[in-house]
Amino acid sequence: MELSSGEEKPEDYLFKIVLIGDSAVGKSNLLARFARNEFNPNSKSTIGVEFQTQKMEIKGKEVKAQIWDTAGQERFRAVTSAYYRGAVGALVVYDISRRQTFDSIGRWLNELHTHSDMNVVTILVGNKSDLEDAREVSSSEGKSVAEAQGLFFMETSARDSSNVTAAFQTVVKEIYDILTRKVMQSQDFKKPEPGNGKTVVLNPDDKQDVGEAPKTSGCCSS
Ligand SMILES: Nc1nc2c(ncn2[C@@H]2O[C@H](COP(=O)(O)OP(=O)(O)OP(=O)(O)O)[C@@H](O)[C@H]2O)c(=O)[nH]1
Repeated sequence: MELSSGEEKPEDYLFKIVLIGDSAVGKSNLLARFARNEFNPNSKSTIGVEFQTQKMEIKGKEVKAQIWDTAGQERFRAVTSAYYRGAVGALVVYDISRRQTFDSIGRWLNELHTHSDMNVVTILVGNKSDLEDAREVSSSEGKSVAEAQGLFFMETSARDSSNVTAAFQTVVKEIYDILTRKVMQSQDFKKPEPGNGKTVVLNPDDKQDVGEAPKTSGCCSS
């Protein structure tokens, strides 16, 4: 694939990112807060799969995050392999006020790594940080599990918006950095020819390596 100024937009990337974690940890509300700046205090369990596409600007380039959400509870979930297919990022969410949701993290990471690339960019998210009085998992516990597993870490609140955008941005920025590093490494610069100085030859497989998702948006059911 040859790219030169004005031909194609190499900055127009779409990254599939999955939300995982036990039921009622706040996955759907994190997505609603991030994509629509909404919060639903009475939200019901997700049935099947939902996804939203959100444009973001990373280092001056337009990047689209396609964020997938499914139920934490087995019986409401979508087909697991399809949910993870092509994912390049993941938010593994627990609820800081319910320790059992923190204890499930290992299981969610196993599932993620069984169904997607080991290199999927992952952030551990301790949600409901507004419930400080009911806290059952300390920040330092969250941080040390994340460090041990090589994950990013952040505590968020979908209710008061704290760190929600930052958590998604951390993942998208890291994916973008990996992608651009890979492209730079595999760049094969043509010998400068008169009038051809700006042309760069890219390996067409590079974008697929990091798992481009289909360029669609909307909602689907299981
Ligand atoms: N206090 C507080 N409540 C939250 C927060 N995020 C979500 N909730 C509440 O937690 C409950 C579950 O939220 P959901 O977003 O539906 O959780 P989920 O992880 O998508 O649940 P499943 O679809 O069953 O997997 C709802 O009552 C939300 O209002 C938060 O940051 N703080």
